[in-house]
Amino acid sequence: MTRRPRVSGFDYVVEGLADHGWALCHGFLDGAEIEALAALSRERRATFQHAGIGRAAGRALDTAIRGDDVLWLDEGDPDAQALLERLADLQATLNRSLYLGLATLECHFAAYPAGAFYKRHLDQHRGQDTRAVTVVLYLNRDWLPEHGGQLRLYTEAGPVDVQPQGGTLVVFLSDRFEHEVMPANRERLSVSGWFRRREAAVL
Ligand SMILES: O=C(O)CCC(=O)C(=O)O
Ligand SMILES: [Fe+2]
Repeated sequence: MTRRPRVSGFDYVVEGLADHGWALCHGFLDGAEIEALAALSRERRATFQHAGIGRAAGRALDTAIRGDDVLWLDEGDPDAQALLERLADLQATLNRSLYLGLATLECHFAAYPAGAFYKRHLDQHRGQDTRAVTVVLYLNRDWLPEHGGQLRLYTEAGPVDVQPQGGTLVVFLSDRFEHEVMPANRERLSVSGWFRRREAAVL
């Protein structure tokens, strides 16, 4: 039996991705770091834009599919360095352990007002983009099941509900799992990110 090389802190993520394509990491950042990110998200909340699903879709249609507001993060953002460094560690680990060839990261804050949801979807439009791995980090402290807002991941073994509890990171292969965000009865804060492979060369 061959053993995978030991990886720092992300063993479960590597194993989960290798074995079934998705994984959870509790305590991806420590409590103080999560609080600081939640505070940053709230501080910038007024500059979030309603998330669109495509250029042709009007706002009413958008809201019937997804109701979150987003703010893209700049990789040089000095206030998000703890997050970005930890994600860079994860990227390096996945490349080293699973040869995923992840080249870039794009990520945004998301805020789902009470009642908002995101209908079942796939993050990668098959064959059309290079999103390889989705990551979502939750920022609400003290999230309870009765608040709703679960991420429902449609796995081969059936749906799995992830509680959007502050500090939890969910990681999954972008082209493999449809998923949806269930409505919550309180504001739900997160950071969503996508690791991309390099664009395929145009032949
Ligand atoms: O916030 C989540 O749990 C998932 C968000 C999502 O599916 C997305 O932004 O594509
Ligand atoms: Fe998604």
